[in-house]
Amino acid sequence: MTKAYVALEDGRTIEARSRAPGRTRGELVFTTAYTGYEESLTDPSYEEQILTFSYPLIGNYGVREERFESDRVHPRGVVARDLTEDVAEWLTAEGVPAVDELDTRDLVTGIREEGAMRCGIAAGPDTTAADAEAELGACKGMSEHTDIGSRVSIDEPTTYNPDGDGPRVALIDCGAKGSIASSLVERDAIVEKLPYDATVADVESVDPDLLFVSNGPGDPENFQAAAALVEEYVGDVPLAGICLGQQVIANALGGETEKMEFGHRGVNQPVRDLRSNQVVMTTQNHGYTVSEPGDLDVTQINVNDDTPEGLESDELEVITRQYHPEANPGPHDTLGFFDDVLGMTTTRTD
Ligand SMILES: NC(=O)CC[C@H](N)C(=O)O
Repeated sequence: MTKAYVALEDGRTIEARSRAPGRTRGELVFTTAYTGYEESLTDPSYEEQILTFSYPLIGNYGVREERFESDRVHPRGVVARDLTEDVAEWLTAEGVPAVDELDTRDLVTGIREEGAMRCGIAAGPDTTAADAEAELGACKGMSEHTDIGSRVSIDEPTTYNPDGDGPRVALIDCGAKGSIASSLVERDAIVEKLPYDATVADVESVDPDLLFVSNGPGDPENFQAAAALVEEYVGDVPLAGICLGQQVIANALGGETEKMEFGHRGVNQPVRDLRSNQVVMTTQNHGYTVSEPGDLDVTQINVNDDTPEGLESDELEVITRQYHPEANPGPHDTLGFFDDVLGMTTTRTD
């Protein structure tokens, strides 16, 4: 067995088994998702994080590219009780260090008590506990990654479904999961994906019927260009956002965001709609939350901790969700969000 070491901000260094070699560091978080490891590992919102799976066996149905949410693995490291050979090979090929054969229940309990923490990992031949501790020492806090958008966004604008009959959507790519564009295209929208730092001139050039801010990693305060677009277009063009998108839109419209203790990551997070009282199950992955909704109304809340899961304004034509309505991985209860946001636009006639 090749050894690995996991050094934690709480002072512990834990021994584990190396499943993909290398040294790495990041914010240690956990997901309770029991399926969907391919979707989670390719979700750009995990950039700069080390992902622990609380479910003990990860990889039992192989690795298939058609389930990927982007073209690479985004967490900087992976921790599980038992990682299959398929996943170990995939992560090795991707150069993302991974470890297993450690007590993940204890690790997750620690994160629940202490909050998401900095972590360093050293895995593979010739690595030592001191290597993991050196990685931990060099680990930055999440909000210090001020350039995180540049690492997950596209460089050049890309159009999906150019011949569609539906509304034209400017999707600001702050690290968008692939299923967001495909959920819009399935409804025949034309999707103009623009980089995270797109300017008003860039948006003008696609003349959208809807401005959509995607999910993405890190602190929403580090996405000022997207916030500036929201300020510019609010009231003129309908606005939609998912996850980081909700946070950026709230911040731009007089609201505030804050870091949560350990966040919401999983596929069975219950959300209550305050108007219908209906509870739906949702896919989630976030570590920040909207603490003040600004000009928007809170229309949905998390049943576990009452944090805002949906913000809306009929007057300003804004609909946002903190969870992932595109539902990969996870339940399809909330796919109707895409119909609702496209419904805010008038069908293009030109
Ligand atoms: N999935 C996301 O968009 C995550 C949003 C943000 N980075 C957070 O952690 O809260």
